[in-house]
Amino acid sequence: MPMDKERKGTRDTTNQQDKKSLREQVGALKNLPKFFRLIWETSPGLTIANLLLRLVKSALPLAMLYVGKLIIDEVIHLIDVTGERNLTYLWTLVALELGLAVVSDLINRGITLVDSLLGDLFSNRTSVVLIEHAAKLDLAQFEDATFYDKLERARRQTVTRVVLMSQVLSQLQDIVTIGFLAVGLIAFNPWLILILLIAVIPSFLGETHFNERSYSLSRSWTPERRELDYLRYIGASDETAKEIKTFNLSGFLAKRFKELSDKYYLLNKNLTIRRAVWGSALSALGTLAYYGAYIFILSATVAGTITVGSLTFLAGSFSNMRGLLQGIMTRFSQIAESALYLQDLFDFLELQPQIMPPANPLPVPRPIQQGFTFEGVGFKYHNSEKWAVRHLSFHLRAGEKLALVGENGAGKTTLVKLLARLYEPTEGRILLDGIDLREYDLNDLRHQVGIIFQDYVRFQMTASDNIAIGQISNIGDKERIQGSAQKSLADLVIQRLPDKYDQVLGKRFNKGVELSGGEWQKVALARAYMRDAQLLILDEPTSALDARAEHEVFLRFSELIEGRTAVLISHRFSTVRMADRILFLEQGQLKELGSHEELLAQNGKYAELFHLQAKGYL
Ligand SMILES: Nc1ncnc2c1ncn2[C@@H]1O[C@H](COP(=O)(O)OP(=O)(O)OP(=O)(O)O)[C@@H](O)[C@H]1O
Repeated sequence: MPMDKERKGTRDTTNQQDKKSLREQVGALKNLPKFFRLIWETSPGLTIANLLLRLVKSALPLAMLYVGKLIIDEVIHLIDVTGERNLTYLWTLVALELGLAVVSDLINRGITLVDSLLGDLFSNRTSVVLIEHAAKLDLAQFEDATFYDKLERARRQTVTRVVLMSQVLSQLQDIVTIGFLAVGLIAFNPWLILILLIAVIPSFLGETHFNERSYSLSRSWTPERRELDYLRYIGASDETAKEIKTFNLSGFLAKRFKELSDKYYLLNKNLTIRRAVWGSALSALGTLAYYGAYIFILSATVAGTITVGSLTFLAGSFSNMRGLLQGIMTRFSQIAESALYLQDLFDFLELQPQIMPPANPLPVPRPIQQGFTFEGVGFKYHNSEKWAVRHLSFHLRAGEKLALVGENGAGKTTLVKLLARLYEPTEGRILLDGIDLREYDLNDLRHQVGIIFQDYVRFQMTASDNIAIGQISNIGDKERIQGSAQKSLADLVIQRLPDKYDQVLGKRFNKGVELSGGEWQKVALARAYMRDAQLLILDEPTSALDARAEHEVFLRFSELIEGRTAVLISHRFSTVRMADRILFLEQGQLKELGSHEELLAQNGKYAELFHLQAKGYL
């Protein structure tokens, strides 16, 4: 099956990359300072509170063990006392131990609270950073599958990396606790520490190995995971439900999902089982070492070298330290693994757009004097060898209404995307008033060019928001929004909705009302009127409108944008002929250019298609 081959191919290459990057994985720990900077920027106050609480907490186990030792020694001392016993010291110690236990409990709760508050804020903040960064990138980057993989991995980080924060902080806390406990153990016998390390290290190495394997697996499966997410989405979504039902696709989708997810499950299962088996064997070693040390301490107590209180203190310290060390080692490899994933987030954040504003950007002329000139413009999509458009040379005069005509795939949408500088020409250049488009301020240019695409987005928001999207800074300007809706005929549609302009559109949310295709189009068209753009581009904006509505929309459009430049893409010749000039594209090349009458007189391709449509054949 070609698709399977392709999928396998992708995974093999990714696997090789993963093996190559083993050293990178250790190096990934260098991401932690950057990560902590992000946390710090999220909330300095909560970060400090978190660190302080953890610092206090790390001293508590030693203090509690030590007070415990004093209590036992005092009890043994009191047993030996004959005559009247003074219990004040004992009760003071018990009260102290109780106080420490209460404080420890409170601090634990405090840490959990601060962790979860900070975690929520962090996750919100990284989501915002991600949205903002994605907005800076080029359209072409979004059309690239490897970019999507990066984005998908980065997106996962915003939620899951919250755990990393508590892990690293707990790690620091445990290291300090161990430091405290180690002082006690070393004072008794430094060899105990060595036994401890020998017991824990094999388990640590095991963990590291398996973490690296599971990271490689999960990374190499990113494309498949994306496919799984996609299948899950199309299998159960409001947008696809009707086709899934009529074509009876659920079985097909479920089978495809199951096949792919089963493969991943099996690979993952093998790894998980091996990890569990090795993990148990290696931690049994730790238990052995613990009992070895325990016997050593017991013998010293029996021999009278240390008191019974010291016995409990040391045994407690040892057992605590073993738990902590094991925790630290396991967590260390988890942290290293998380830091690897973090690399994906930072990689994504480091992606730079290729379309950059120049060092000294020019403002777009107001008004545009001469218009736009294409000089031998050609464009290839990055993932394609084929020229989508080529050898385009023409002048779009200021104030002119130009219609683009051509068969499907002729390059009309590509041409307007180049005009709006969503893509950079692969060859040739586009001039605005005689100066290369690249010299202009990108934001200003985007501001002065309003495009309504054929695949415009149906935002599941209120009617008012859906229109304001054309000029989001005017979201509060009700008059402007309603004025735009009147111009595009959307007002009539909106007036019939229960909540009028506050009506949520679409079915995704409660109380949302779905519109028909043509009604949606009128709403989207209103976005064009929200802007004071000097160049308006409408890419098949009326394909879903009925004939009368389309005619009216265009008559209005010509009147309402009088004096501004416009480019219209349409397959309906009744609309096209209203333009000042018509540019006929064929397979990415300019074939004919002139007014409707001129092109008819030429009796070329345009004339042929026009007559066909007039006869009702197209
Ligand atoms: N994102 C893309 N990546 C790769 N190739 C693309 C992409 N978008 C379009 N193409 C290719 O570029 C060519 C021109 O496409 P374009 O969308 O500009 O045509 P169009 O004239 O607008 O077509 P239609 O009338 O169907 O909307 C087509 O051959 C298409 O396959």
